[in-house]
Amino acid sequence: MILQMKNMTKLYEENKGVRDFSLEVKKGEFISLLGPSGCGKTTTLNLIGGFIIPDRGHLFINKKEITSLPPEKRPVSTVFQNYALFPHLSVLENIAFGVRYFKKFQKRKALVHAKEFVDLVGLEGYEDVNIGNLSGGQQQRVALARSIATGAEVLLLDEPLSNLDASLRGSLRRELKELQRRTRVTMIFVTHDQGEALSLSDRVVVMDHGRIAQVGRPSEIYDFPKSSYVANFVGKTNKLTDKRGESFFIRPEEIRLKKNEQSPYQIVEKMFLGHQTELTLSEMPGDKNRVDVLLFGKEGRSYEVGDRVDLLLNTDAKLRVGER
Ligand SMILES: Nc1ncnc2c1ncn2[C@@H]1O[C@H](COP(=O)(O)OP(=O)(O)OP(=O)(O)O)[C@@H](O)[C@H]1O
Repeated sequence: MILQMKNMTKLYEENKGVRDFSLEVKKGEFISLLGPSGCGKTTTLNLIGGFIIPDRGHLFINKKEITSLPPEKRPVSTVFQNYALFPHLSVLENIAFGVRYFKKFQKRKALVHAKEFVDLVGLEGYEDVNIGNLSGGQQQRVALARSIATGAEVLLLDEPLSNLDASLRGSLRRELKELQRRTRVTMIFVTHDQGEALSLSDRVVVMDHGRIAQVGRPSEIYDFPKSSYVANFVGKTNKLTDKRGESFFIRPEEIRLKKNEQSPYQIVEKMFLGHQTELTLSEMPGDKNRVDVLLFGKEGRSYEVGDRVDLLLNTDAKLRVGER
């Protein structure tokens, strides 16, 4: 275990902040902190980075207590959303700066060391280019290289992909995962994007109003959410009622449809996305309770807004909320 947080608490006015955050992280793990705006993700990251000192609680890295150590004395490095690079320095100089600062290397040694990390993030040939002349994705790679080159044992990433457009986000997500696999650096990644959290993480920490709502492997969180909050935040969930009047949750992809003009359910929205089609159903005209259905491939093409449909539910596809 590399990182241990025990009941870490930092409260602002109106009891906002983070409360009793306890988590143990193994060396080389990729952990995502996931939750809506204001749930306490950045505060948690800042507690680990040392930018905030907790009201109470303890933080250990490699069994050594570092709760009150300043950021520069911690074996931790942060990759900020805005990258925080020096615009007037080159790629190599930016990376070498971190190395000199944290490893106390002489300039020449730092530049040689930095070169390895330019290569690691695939920026060979860009060593002398000024940061201002790089694309957002390339700047992100420099910021990652700079953090990894410091030799930090834990990397903190605060929504590092959020300033990039959708297609670049996808490719950098894959690169980040690959980089983590190669370097085995422990990463704590803040995001409000569930796709990002599920696809990248060894474990996901879902947060709600400053508290941990659930910690688990991505598939555990998705298939066995501890609460309706988690079920709704991670993936879409429908709440339906069975013949006995008992309500249950079901994921949109677990519902199939069959056309039936007598059915009370009507398709009110259709979103064709090529490989999949998202349909929204309403039970009665004007009903606010909507049912989301996700159909794959050609299946979605045969339905149009206005069609009346029966829902075909597989009973064992009901989501088991709070059963583990
Ligand atoms: N310096 C501060 N002073 C007062 N309140 C703060 C401060 N920093 C954070 N908070 C409050 O603490 C709560 C948690 O904030 P935090 O920034 O950690 O959330 P977050 O999950 O990272 O949100 P976002 O995704 O919007 O960045 C919020 O209600 C926020 O308003």
